[in-house]
Amino acid sequence: MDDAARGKQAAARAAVALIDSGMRLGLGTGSTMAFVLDLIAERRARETLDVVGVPTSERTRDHAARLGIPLTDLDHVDALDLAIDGADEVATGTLDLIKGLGGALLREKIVQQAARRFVVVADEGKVVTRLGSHAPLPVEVVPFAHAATARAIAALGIVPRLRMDAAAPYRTDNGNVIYDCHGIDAAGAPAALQSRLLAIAGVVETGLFLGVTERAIIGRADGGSTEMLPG
Ligand SMILES: O=C(CO)[C@H](O)[C@H](O)COP(=O)(O)O
Repeated sequence: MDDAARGKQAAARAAVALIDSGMRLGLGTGSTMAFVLDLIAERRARETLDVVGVPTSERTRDHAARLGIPLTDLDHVDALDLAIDGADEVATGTLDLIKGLGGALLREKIVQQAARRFVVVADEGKVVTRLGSHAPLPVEVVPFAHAATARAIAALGIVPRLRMDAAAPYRTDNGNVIYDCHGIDAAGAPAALQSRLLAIAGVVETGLFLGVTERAIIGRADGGSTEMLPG
């Protein structure tokens, strides 16, 4: 296991300790969340941990189902007690996020919005002082006329690149495409960029998660973790 993976596992361990029996959980997507799922299953094998999860992707649904974690969806529960998810960038101070390099940003945001508490798990390499420093911003776009939508995105002064899967455009679980947008660190305040992107008709959602993180658990390669609170 490399340093980043050890950090992810450490963050996952601390997050899973926040789970109480009876909780309805949002289950994010990605390699850090894979550790969370494994550790939930480990706890369920050792103790009574009566939880039900809403997965944010088909990938997470498959993994959780293989582990025997009970699952439901937001048509069957009205609110979630706690959602746990990874991130591609975590901004110090605000704990604003870029998410979606794993392609699940739309369902992740729907699940986050249904949750009373939203906790982020990440390794140290994800912490930045300015969003967009390392990662592009994924923007989910409807397939119809997506090149025209990309031109409207580019007019905001950022550089959208269509995400590919071999020779074809990558498709999300919702059948949409993703434009990974570069240069957002120079495009002004994230909240203003979010509003301008969402005002474009073909844009479904962006990977900006602003002002929603209760805490970020940052795992270190030495197996420990640090909790960051907003402010
Ligand atoms: O937003 C995501 C998926 O859409 C993931 O949470 C994000 O990409 C982090 O993934 P990982 O834990 O593999 O670094």
